This record gives sequence, C-alpha cells and structure tokens, in this order.
Amino acid sequence: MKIERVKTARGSVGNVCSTNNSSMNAAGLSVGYTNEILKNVSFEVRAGEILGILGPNGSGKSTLLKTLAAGLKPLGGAVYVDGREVHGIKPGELAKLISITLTERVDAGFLTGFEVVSLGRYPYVDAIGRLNDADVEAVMGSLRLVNAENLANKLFSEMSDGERQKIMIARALAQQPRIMLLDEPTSFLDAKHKVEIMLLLRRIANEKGIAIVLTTHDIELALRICDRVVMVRDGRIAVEGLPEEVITGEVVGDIYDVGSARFDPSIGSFELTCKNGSTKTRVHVVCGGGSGANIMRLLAKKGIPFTAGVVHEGDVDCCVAKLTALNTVCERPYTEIGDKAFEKALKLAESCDLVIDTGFVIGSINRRNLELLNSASNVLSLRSKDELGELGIDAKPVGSITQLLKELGL
Ligand SMILES: Nc1ncnc2c1ncn2[C@@H]1O[C@H](COP(=O)(O)OP(=O)(O)OP(=O)(O)O)[C@@H](O)[C@H]1O
Repeated sequence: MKIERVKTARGSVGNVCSTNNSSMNAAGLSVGYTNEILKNVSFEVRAGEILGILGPNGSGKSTLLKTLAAGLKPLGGAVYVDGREVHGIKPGELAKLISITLTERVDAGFLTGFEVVSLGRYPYVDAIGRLNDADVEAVMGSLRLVNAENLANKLFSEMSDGERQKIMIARALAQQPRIMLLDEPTSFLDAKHKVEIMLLLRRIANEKGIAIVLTTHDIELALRICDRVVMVRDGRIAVEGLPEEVITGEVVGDIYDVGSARFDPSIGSFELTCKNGSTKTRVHVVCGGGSGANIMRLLAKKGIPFTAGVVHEGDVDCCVAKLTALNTVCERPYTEIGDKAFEKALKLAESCDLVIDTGFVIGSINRRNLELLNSASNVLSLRSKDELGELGIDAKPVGSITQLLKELGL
C-alpha cells in the first residue's frame, strides 16, 4: 500500500492511503457458528464504494461482517481481497488490509481519545508498542479526518456516544486499511450525530478510496449513502443491488414485515399508516404542495382513519397520503382535476364527519379543490379568516395544528 503525506480536507497534514484500487468480494459464502445462519452470499465492494448490509434483527449481518474480517471461519465459500483469500492471510498483514469496528460498547477504561486511536497502529508498531513519528502523525491525521482533534486528551470513558463513535472510526482509519468494516456505525446516536457519521463515512470512501462495508437498520440513511446494498433475510440474500433500484416499498415491507408502517423510497422515509383495520373514516383531507404531509402523519399517529384528495401524483402530499390514508384520490401530474377524480373525492368528503383544508396553494390545476371544500358541510381550515373570505370558502378557521387537534377531540 502506498502511503504518502498529503493535505487533508481541513488543510492539515496526515498519513493517508493515497491509492487504493482494492476490492473485497464474497463468493458463495456460508456463515454461522455451529449452524449455518446465512448461505450462498456473493457480492463485491470496490475501492471508494460503500456497501450496506441490511436485514432484520438476528438475520446474520454481524456474523457476516465478522466472517468478512476473518474473525470467523466460513462454513462454505470464501472471502477475497484483491483475489487473495482473507482466511489465509497472516493476522499482521490482514490488519493492514481490513479494519473492523463492532457495535459493542467499548470499555476503554482510562484511555484518552489519542490512546484509543493509537491502538489502530498495532499492525505497524514494534513489539512493545512504541509509536514513532509516523505513527503519531497517522493518529493525529485520523483524528483530524473525523474532526475530533479536540478529543485527543479527553478520557474515552467521559465521551458521549457520538464522540466515541468518531474515535472508533479514527481508530479504524489509523490502521490505514483498504477496507473498513463497520457494524451498525450509527447505533446509539441521535439524529444529528447519525447524519454526521454517515457523511463522514461517505467522505472517507470518496476521498480516501477506502471500500466500506457496514451493517445498518437505517434504511433511510442506507438509501442516501450506500452505493450498493445487500438485504438479508431467512438465511439468504433477499435482494442485492443499487439502493435506488432495490429498496422499494414492497421489498422493505417484505423484509421487515412492518404492518403498521410503509416505506416510500421517493421520499426516503417510513410513514405510519392509519390502515389499521378500522373502516369508519372520520376525516377527509384536502391538501397539496406539501401542505398536508404533517397533518396526515399526525392523523395516522393518532390512529384517526382518514381519506385524502384530490392530490396530484408526484406531489409529496400524494406520496404521504398513499402511505398513510385509507383511500387517496389522485390526479395525473400537472393536469387539471377532472370530473372522475372530483366526484370520487366529493363522495369521500361527504361520507366523513369533517373535512380538513390544509391551506394548500391554489393554482389552475387544483382549483376544483375549492369547489370540493365548498361542497362539504363541516370544514376545518388552516387558512386565516381573511383568506377564507377572499377565497369564498365556507369553513371554520382553526389557526393552528394544536387548535385542529382540539377540534378533533384529541
Ligand atoms: N457467538 C455466537 N454463537 C452462536 N450463535 C450466535 C453467536 N452470535 C450470534 N449468534 C446467533 O446468530 C444469529 C445471527 O446473529 P447476528 O448478530 O449475526 O444477527 P444480526 O443480523 O447482526 O442481528 P442484529 O441486527 O440484532 O444485530 C442469531 O440467531 C444469534 O443469536
């Protein structure tokens, strides 16, 4: 591996792996302990790519990762780095090729951030573990890369989960591997640190050309940062490929078996559904242009059965309505609401106890939704009294979502 001194992204000098064309591939791999947990796993991850391994709890993701790192012997098949079988490589050499960061909370006693990161230098240091100048530079470069120089002298035991995770990633980087394996790198983290770590990993892959294999439960983030994903279930790969292609609502529903939530890759998120077996619809939502998304999420969260429409295909309100509502009336994109959609929505609105006007922007294509509101008898609106007057809508202004909830008796 060619190591050279280069400017890091933040302008400081560090030792990093500058050229890396390595790839790791699994060929017909079977993993497990005494029994087989996953079989016939095949994939490749190349330099600069992030491969995400997804799957339900206990599906074998960590076992697979440990096998890729040669910590477990495969029950069948093999793992290769640049064509070399990893299970035949001596540990010292292997540590320069592959790092593994596991989920378990590390007990690093009274070690400082610097000391924990320097543990990553074990393949390079002498028998008594002395660090030379190059080692110190590699440790500091890794801390800089993860934006954690400020943690160098802080005790690991006194760090937050987010800080510890950055230190563990710096430790893996200090090992100067070609391939980084990470088991659930965002577990225990809050939303901010989750995004920060994911962006950091993306940067490591892009800038350092390191191939990253990570396990995660976070489909939304996998969709955003992984180049490829492998989804495992029932002892095998259920789906493999580009996340944009293979992470569909259907696949996620099948693999995770989440009856009360649905996933829409176009908005990259799960939505709770109100399709909970209830048949009595209480509310009809007239929305558009994103004005109704949060209101529909709120109704779903509160378990209120509702219908929605008319919404235009491609509008975020349409995506959310399709995931959360009992019934959604859609119109084709950029098309005026036609008679068919209008009549259908009217029928739904008339069968409900009340109609919610989300205060959507009115344009030529959705003008008939005003007609819909005026045809309904009990309308609560998030528009001001003045706007309702100007638009000639006969509705009760509720002023805020808090007030709307009160009107709904919640
Ligand atoms: N050391 C072990 N010895 C025997 N069986 C084990 C061992 N570790 C894990 N298992 C079993 O292997 C199966 C797969 O576990 P694994 O931790 O690989 O799943 P996972 O997909 O990573 O789960 P999670 O998402 O909950 O972390 C489980 O049934 C687990 O109980």
